[in-house]
Amino acid sequence: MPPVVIERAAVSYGRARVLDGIEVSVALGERVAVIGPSGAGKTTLFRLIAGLAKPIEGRVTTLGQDVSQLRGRSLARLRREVGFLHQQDNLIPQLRVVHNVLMGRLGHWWLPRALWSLLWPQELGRAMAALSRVELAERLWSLPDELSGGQQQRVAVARLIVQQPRLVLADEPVSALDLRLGQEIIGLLCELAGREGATLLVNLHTLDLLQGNFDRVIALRAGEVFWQGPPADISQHLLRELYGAEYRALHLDEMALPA
Ligand SMILES: Nc1ncnc2c1ncn2[C@@H]1O[C@H](COP(=O)(O)OP(=O)(O)OP(=O)(O)O)[C@@H](O)[C@H]1O
Repeated sequence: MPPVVIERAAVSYGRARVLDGIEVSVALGERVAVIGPSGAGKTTLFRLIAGLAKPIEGRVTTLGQDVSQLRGRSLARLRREVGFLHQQDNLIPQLRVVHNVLMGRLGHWWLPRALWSLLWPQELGRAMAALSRVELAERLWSLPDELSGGQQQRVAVARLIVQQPRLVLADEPVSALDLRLGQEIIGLLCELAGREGATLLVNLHTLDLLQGNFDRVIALRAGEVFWQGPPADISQHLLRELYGAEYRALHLDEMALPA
């Protein structure tokens, strides 16, 4: 079964319907970017897939589990198998890099081991290997505040590496970074997904990062799937229709795309 199957799902906050009639299926190992104007429902879609928002209509199946039915143990299992990356505040400021990385192991450990690890880091070799992959091995004992924004995101990717999730949901992971650092983080996420066979969904505002990184793009507008297809099929016409008033403000007309 595909890791994410959404069948005619709707979500509302109070009386406002923010997602409606969503039909999406994501294949194992697929790398998908979700795009669309502000307020289109991209973050809500991620919350739906993670079981943090419940559908009022339709069905959402994540890693084989109906998210509406998740309770207790099944919810804990899903949390362990889904890795999250946010725009910022991914790290706990009081904890050194090594402990932040090892937070990714918490779902795999019993509580005593997790507590002991705060004094005497468990599976240090695993943390070191993950930090080496993001080229931060020498920052094992730094505090998050001592790192740049891009380095902090790389530590958060190292935490995902040790977590070994089957599904990664990255919600605007590079919105606070410049294009070069953004490409670095997206490249690391794609590499992580490729190596571990994980499925990757990224909510992306920086459309320059679509080409070469993603298999498919899902475009949301006003709570509905407006378009989906490979990055190579995106045209200026599509972006103008999708983003409406935001099209010029986001300088999308400057992107080198077919008309
Ligand atoms: N907790 C909430 N309570 C009420 N309305 C909400 C809540 N969260 C989001 N919304 C509304 O739902 C709609 C979709 O929001 P969402 O954050 O999913 O959009 P988005 O596409 O991720 O936007 P952005 O790109 O600006 O982050 C918006 O109109 C938003 O105002």
